[in-house]
Amino acid sequence: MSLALGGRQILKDVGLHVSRGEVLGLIGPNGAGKTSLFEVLSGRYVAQSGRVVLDGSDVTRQDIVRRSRRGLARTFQSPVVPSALTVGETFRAARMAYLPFRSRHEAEWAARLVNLTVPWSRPAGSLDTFDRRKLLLACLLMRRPKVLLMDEPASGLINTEIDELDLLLRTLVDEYHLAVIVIEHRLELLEALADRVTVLNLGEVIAEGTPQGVFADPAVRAAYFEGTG
Ligand SMILES: Nc1ncnc2c1ncn2[C@@H]1O[C@H](COP(=O)(O)OP(=O)(O)OP(=O)(O)O)[C@@H](O)[C@H]1O
Repeated sequence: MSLALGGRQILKDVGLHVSRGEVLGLIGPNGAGKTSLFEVLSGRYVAQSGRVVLDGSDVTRQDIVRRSRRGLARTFQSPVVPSALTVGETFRAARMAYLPFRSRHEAEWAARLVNLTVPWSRPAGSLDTFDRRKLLLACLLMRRPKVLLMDEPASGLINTEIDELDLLLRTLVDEYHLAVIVIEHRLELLEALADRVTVLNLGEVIAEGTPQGVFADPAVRAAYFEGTG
């Protein structure tokens, strides 16, 4: 797919796929186009060319809500929670956000899955970064998505939290057979987590393969360490 914004070419013939039961790491230096690619996949930006296929169906012309209903979920780098609501009220709002409504039981299941242990009476705005991420992720998981797009889920977390996050993502992939794409700009964080890695630089795919193979690639090292691409 290709994407132009404000007269600038942001993505050039970028192609990628992820299968159920697989974590695809999406890496690249600042401004490479990673977040823009998520916007195209989730339906906020419309690409000038190319198609988005979800679980065998062409969703290129479908909006964000229809893609969500078909099983696409997306998290943002900044975990913005509704600060006027408690954790329980946030879950309730997510359960009722669109049809089919979800039960309280499903919200409790999702909270357990992400190991969100805070009292539901706590204001969502009082949670730390990791608990906010868990809350938002649980709100998505209660709808049983097939594909999960995560924009820098490890940013702002300490090492033990990153280990817990990795375990959770592997559980979602290995036991619940989600397809997960994770944006991360620190190469080393994807080594343990990702099955495959795609590297973007200046809007183009410059490498793809196993984490080890990609990290050894001279073009990737040049893009990262010399900033030349
Ligand atoms: N709405 C927009 N209009 C014009 N240009 C945009 C828009 N959104 C993003 N860009 C530009 O597109 C390029 C890619 O940005 P994007 O945020 O997708 O990169 P990224 O790889 O996610 O970077 P980072 O790691 O810094 O988040 C940047 O040069 C950015 O300035």
